[in-house]
Amino acid sequence: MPFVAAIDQGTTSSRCIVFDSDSRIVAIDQREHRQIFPRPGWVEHDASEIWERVQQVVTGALAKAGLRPDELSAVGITNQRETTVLWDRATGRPVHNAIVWQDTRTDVLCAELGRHRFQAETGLPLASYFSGPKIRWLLDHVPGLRERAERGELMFGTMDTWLIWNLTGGAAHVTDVTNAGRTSLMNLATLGWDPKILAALGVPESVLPEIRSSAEHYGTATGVLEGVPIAAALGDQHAALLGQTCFDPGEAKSTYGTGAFLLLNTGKEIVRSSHGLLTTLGYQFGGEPPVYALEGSIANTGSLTQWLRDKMGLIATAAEVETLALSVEDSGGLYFVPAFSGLFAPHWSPDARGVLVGMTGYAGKGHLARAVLESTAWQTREVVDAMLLDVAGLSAGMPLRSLRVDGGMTANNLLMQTIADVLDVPVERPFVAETTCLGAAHAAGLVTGVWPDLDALRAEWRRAAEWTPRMDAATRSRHQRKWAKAVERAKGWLDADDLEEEDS
Ligand SMILES: Nc1ncnc2c1ncn2[C@@H]1O[C@H](COP(=O)(O)OP(=O)(O)O)[C@@H](O)[C@H]1O
Ligand SMILES: O=P(O)(O)OC[C@H](O)CO
Repeated sequence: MPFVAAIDQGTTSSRCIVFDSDSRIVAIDQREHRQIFPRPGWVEHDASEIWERVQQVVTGALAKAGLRPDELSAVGITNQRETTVLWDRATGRPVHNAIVWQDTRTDVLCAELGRHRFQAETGLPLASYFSGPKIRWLLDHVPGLRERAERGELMFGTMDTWLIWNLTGGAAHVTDVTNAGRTSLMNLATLGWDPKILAALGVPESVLPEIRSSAEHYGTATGVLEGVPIAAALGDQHAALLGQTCFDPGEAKSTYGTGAFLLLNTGKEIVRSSHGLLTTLGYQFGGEPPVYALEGSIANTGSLTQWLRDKMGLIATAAEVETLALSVEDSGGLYFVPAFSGLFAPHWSPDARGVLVGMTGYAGKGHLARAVLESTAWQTREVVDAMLLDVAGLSAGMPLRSLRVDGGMTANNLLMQTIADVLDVPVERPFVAETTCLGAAHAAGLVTGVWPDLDALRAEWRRAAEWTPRMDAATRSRHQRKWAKAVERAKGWLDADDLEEEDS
């Protein structure tokens, strides 16, 4: 029986899953890496540590599966997107910590360049979230880097590129369209680096990888995966779209990990959002035309559970957030807007910061836990509302008769019920909740012939759990009004001098 491995290099951890040809999980191994917070608003990772963890989880998963690398048909890579690594071409060593997607240090730069300047080309507002401004920051602020880049000594990559380069022993410097589309440097229509944007941002083309499709042969692995074809690369949200088998226009999924990301397949059409969503690549298989998507990105969801655990000390494990929230009946009038990295979709307010409102002496830690979980549901609602407005009248049609969900937070029943209540549609979780890895494995397995076509994959999607709405309309609109008021209180918190301090 052929096996396929997927490596998911996420924001908080890396995992490797081995699937069999019936898409069943044979083995899984996972390891966390450090979150480095050098200043308020800054978030970094050590790319060498991540490469170590990836090798460990690959070795771990193969050992648990009792398989040798030569028994794998292929490996697919999926990854946290936008996080930016620069490394030395000769030594292969990173020249700085990776700047993580949540990091806000480039806000001032983006405002100076103009937030909507390249939106027509890239489908994205210019925001600190994306890789291009992060590259520019590194070249401007780390002594000697710009000169080294101009001399062709440096390489840039998001995590897909960094891993493929390391897995191939430095043979392949490539990325795929879904990852390249998140740099703010790629033109959505041509699928190539846009020279005008490179010039405006001051990014030399010599540092950039070659842009390829999401499913093709990029190279053969050495080391821990000796001899295995690397046959897929996708940003994690795009892989989850595949793993949830959202192959048709109008199909949507939402993934709840560190952040939450709702993607709607819009088919071959590039749909421009007028309501604060991103236009992004869904995926591209080999030489076929690309499939596009609309995305609602929410910066902080699961990260809040970690914050309650690691910074506030209110819980000892992630699962305990649900127990704590269930110790009370409701949030006691509390609303928590987690604008830790400003607010992403649909607001794109870099000057917002987190607020907790509605405090009285009655409020306790159970109420806080509940308000924190509810913030994920309300942020989802905002994104869904924006999406409905964007697609009204389009062939993609009405996106939401139900919402397919996945990611670490879907273990939380209270949260899933709250999302169903707040959206007023059923929420469905598939049998294989590891849809990100599944999507990457499927894309790789399509290339090497483990699965014949998309219909074979679609037939394998099975619902494991469903939550149906239970909240009455009046209660929902009362909470929605309060949530909207709370969001307004989070916006505009930072002043110009605060932003400049973060940038320097
Ligand atoms: N039961 C739970 N309730 C709420 N949050 C959870 C729960 N279990 C895990 N999480 C959160 O989900 C995230 C992990 O999900 P995962 O999909 O692995 O994320 P990522 O791919 O972003 O690293 C962490 O931020 C963790 O705090
Ligand atoms: O690692 P995740 O699952 O939090 O996903 C991160 C996103 O890709 C950021 O855009």
